[in-house]
Amino acid sequence: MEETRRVIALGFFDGVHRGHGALLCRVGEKAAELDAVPAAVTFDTHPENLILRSPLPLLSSPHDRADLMQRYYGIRDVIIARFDERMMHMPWREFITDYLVKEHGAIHLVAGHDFHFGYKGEGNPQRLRETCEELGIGCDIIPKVEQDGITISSTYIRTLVAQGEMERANEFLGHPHTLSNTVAHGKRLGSTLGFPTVNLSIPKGVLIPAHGVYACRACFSDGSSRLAVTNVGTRPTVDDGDRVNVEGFLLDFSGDLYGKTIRMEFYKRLRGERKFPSLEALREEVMRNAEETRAYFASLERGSGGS
Ligand SMILES: Cc1cc2nc3c(=O)[nH]c(=O)nc-3n(C[C@H](O)[C@H](O)[C@H](O)COP(=O)(O)O)c2cc1C
Ligand SMILES: Nc1ncnc2c1ncn2[C@@H]1O[C@H](COP(=O)(O)OP(=O)(O)OP(=O)(O)O)[C@@H](O)[C@H]1O
Repeated sequence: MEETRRVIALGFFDGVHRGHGALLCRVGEKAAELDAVPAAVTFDTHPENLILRSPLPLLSSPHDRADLMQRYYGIRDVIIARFDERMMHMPWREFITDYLVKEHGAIHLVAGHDFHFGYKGEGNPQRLRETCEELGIGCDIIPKVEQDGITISSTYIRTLVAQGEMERANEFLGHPHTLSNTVAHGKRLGSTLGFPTVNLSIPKGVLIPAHGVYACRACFSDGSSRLAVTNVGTRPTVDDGDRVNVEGFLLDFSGDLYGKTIRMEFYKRLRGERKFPSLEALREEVMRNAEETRAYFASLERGSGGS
């Protein structure tokens, strides 16, 4: 029997959008009230990936999902369950009684209006509520959160990110779309061209945003950050094959970041990726994009009263 008492949100939470946020805020309130640990259970593999056997590119890696839940909603324990054969075949009732209550010390559960769980998804909000009552633990079912008449969902936000509609995606997410990874070595051409870049590969299984150039913020693990202008794509000008890179030119920064972890926050797509007639033409365009990035963030600051 687990000793730690937890209030647990249930779901997959890809992208940690504002609908998920409604659940996670409730977890925070209840945990404070009950003096318990605010927690969430998510899975290492999207259930559809095992059931349909077709890979579904996700907004966030498991690491980014956990990080978003912690930073924006104060979730202390993000339990990343293995979605394996055992989990897939677990009857819905056992998921509550054995997995959540016995193994993870659940004293209160929070789920969304359409949450299905357990073998064949036979568990639903009503069954969850009734079982919690029987077990004497608390339960909240959160009604759906909408924006512009659209139910906020990871599926919808994935289509926005895939089309490069980053500002709209961020409105639905409630925070900037995020990719983080370790900085890898590039061809080292950037430094000679006058725009040194950090190269991040996209974690396996994570959705590639529409190819093109984005106004971004690059965040370091010590909490500091720099504006960045970032290309997502295959770099046709330098003929790099099919491999997709995420490559950011950090503004007002010098220093070595190889091997460090960076969180790239995407704000706005500035243009598509192009094949330039020369490296000089590419350099001039990148410099223009850097200025557009500064102007974009300056306008955001003015919009928020300069804070
Ligand atoms: C802001 C930005 C925009 C870029 N736009 C393009 C582009 O439109 N087409 C392209 O072929 N490469 C583009 N690149 C990639 C450059 O070709 C690449 O950064 C350069 O060759 C240096 O590569 P390295 O980091 O491997 O040294 C862009 C890079 C940055 C940082
Ligand atoms: N817009 C929303 N309003 C309220 N609750 C939500 C909303 N979207 C998801 N939830 C709840 O959050 C939890 C996690 O949901 P899930 O990870 O399936 O997200 P989703 O955005 O609905 O994903 P998908 O687009 O794949 O259906 C579930 O309990 C779900 O019911």
